[in-house]
Amino acid sequence: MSRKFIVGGNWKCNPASMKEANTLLKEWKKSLPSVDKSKVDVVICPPALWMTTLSPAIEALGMQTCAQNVGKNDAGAFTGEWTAANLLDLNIKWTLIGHSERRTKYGETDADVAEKVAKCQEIGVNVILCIGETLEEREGGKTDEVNKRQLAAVIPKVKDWSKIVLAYEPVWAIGTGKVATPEQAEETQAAIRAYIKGAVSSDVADKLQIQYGGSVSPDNCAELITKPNIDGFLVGGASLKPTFMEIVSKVGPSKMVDMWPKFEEKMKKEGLNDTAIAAFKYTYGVLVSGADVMIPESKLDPVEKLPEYEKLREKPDPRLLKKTLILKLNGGLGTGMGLEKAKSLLPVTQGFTFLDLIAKQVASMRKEFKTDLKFMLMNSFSTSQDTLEALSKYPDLGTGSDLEFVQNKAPKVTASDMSPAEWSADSSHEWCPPGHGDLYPAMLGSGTLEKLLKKGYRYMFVSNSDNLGATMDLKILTHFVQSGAPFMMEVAERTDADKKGGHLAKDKAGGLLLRESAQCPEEDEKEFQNVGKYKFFNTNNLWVDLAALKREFRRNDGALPLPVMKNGKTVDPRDKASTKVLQLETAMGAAIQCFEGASALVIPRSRFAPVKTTNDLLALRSDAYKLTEDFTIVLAPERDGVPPEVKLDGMYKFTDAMEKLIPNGPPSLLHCKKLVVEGPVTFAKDVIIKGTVTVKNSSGTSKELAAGTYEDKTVEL
Ligand SMILES: O=C(CO)COP(=O)(O)O
Repeated sequence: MSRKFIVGGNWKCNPASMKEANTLLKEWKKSLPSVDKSKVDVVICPPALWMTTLSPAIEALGMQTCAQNVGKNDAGAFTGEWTAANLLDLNIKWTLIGHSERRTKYGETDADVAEKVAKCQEIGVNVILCIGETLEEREGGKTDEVNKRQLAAVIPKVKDWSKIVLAYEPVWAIGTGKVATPEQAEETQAAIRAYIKGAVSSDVADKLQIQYGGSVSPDNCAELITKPNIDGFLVGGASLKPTFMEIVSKVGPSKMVDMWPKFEEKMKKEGLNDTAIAAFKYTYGVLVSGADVMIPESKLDPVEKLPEYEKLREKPDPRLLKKTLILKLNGGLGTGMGLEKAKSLLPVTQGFTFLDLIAKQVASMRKEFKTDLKFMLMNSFSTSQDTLEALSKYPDLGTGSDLEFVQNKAPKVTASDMSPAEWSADSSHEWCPPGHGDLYPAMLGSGTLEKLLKKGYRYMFVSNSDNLGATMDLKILTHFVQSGAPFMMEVAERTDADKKGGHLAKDKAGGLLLRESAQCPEEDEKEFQNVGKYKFFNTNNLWVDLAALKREFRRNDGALPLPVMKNGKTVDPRDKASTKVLQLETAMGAAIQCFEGASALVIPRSRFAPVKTTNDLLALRSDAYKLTEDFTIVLAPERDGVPPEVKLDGMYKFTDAMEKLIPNGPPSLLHCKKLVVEGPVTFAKDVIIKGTVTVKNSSGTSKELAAGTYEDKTVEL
């Protein structure tokens, strides 16, 4: 249900003069000439004496005037009061009722509040009803009880719920600068909505706008507004500043209201399930809220120490294997390496493709552990068919929905207006993969999670299909299970070569999280790349407790709140003149921040041998790596855990071009630190590279690097 946002500015007994109030309104006009009323309602509550004088200027901004209070009486001998009818008579259509300052400083009771609401209902004045608990009540665990009590007094008086807005304002957050966290506000407001659902009706609960109030500012509002049960704000101190308009504009362009129904319809028409829709709704909501996706240095602490693989002391427990699933992510196409099919169909070494090696690894693990280890793949629409065909020669691996589930697809978003992208020339271009963070909703939505849990599977080891170092390791599995962690990430130590990639860190509460380069503000880039400070990176080898995953889904209304990355592209990737779109993605490793008590383990580099480019592929095919008996690819012992760095000329980006570079097989890289190739070159048989070597040919026609040993030099051909 999409509700229109509503922002209130409660000036209280401020500013000191009407002149200042007028100046403030003029400042606002400079930054936002007019609020778009179709997207957001903005109500301003000046001191009562000024309401009528200021009203025209307020309305000229596309806002409405709201009283801060109203009497419970009709006209008569009530010195100092005014009636709901007086408000309407002056064309003031709104009033606050029950603000905590009225309750605590002027002794207003729940019964007074209820009577005032009744009067407004009778006359037809819109009410922003304020509720909320004190610090003492929160600390005593009474938050929900207090809110329910305050609401219960009013509910019988309400006949027309379309004239009621709630403002949840925790008293301890008002004017203190101590804002409720988005999670705290969301949890309480979800409980308020649930209560209304039970006490009134689902329909009323669905439509009721609930504002959050208490130290809202331009800095914290974007994150708060991403929460599904926060429909706007009641702002005090920050509404007395010119920057109040930043709050209005961060909330204002309610694309959720305008556009979401179109996305929902499109996804339903495409046959996507509710979980996929909920996941995309979350990511789209983050996009249009303008929430700050940056993680500045000030919000982080480095992770100093972590358990290390070599020091694990738990006694490996083979019984756990029966409850464990090995899952390989296999949704990627090899387009980046010039392949039009699943990347895992690329021959890696000795004629084996990734998939061959994976199948053989599983067979060898089953033999080693004498158990029928459960294995599955997450495919995408583009890889499913090819993969299943290629794996049909390994029938023991499983078939159909026992072997795979398929990743969802997400609509591309038109960059200019946030609408669903359209491309009638080829509608398949209107969709994109939602990133491997889709693992979780795809597992849930396909029914796989439930099926696995029912069959008694509890633990999952996930890795990318292009990482041939990621095999089932009983020592790690036992450590993970005995630690009781709901989620564990295998991390490796960052070297200089990894400094541009993301890193593990801790938030100020001590929870683990990942920071990717796109999430690092420019001024913190130096610290981001400081591998001595941020020592670990995510290998995407993850361990997940499936029962905890199910719990997390339930706690978050069916969509894990993962950080959202947006990639700017064109709708037809090959046509750079086609419509500009945004593709929204989440990453599976980022889920570490969703699980309380998640942990990480430092693993040796041997468990991390991904092939992302032809540079990696050339290194992997060389003698710097060995294919073990159990079909794992490991670095040769001479390498001391450090892979060689290969940097080929851009002309070797695709595998077929790379084959032409090494017609006689790869050079020996056993003792190579770094190999750079510039220009068209072929390697003769028996070339040995040691240390750092650059091979250059600027002639334009291919030249051969003759057999021999090359050590720490630049060779000009
Ligand atoms: O009381 C409030 C709005 O009604 C909140 O005040 P602050 O935003 O100053 O905390």
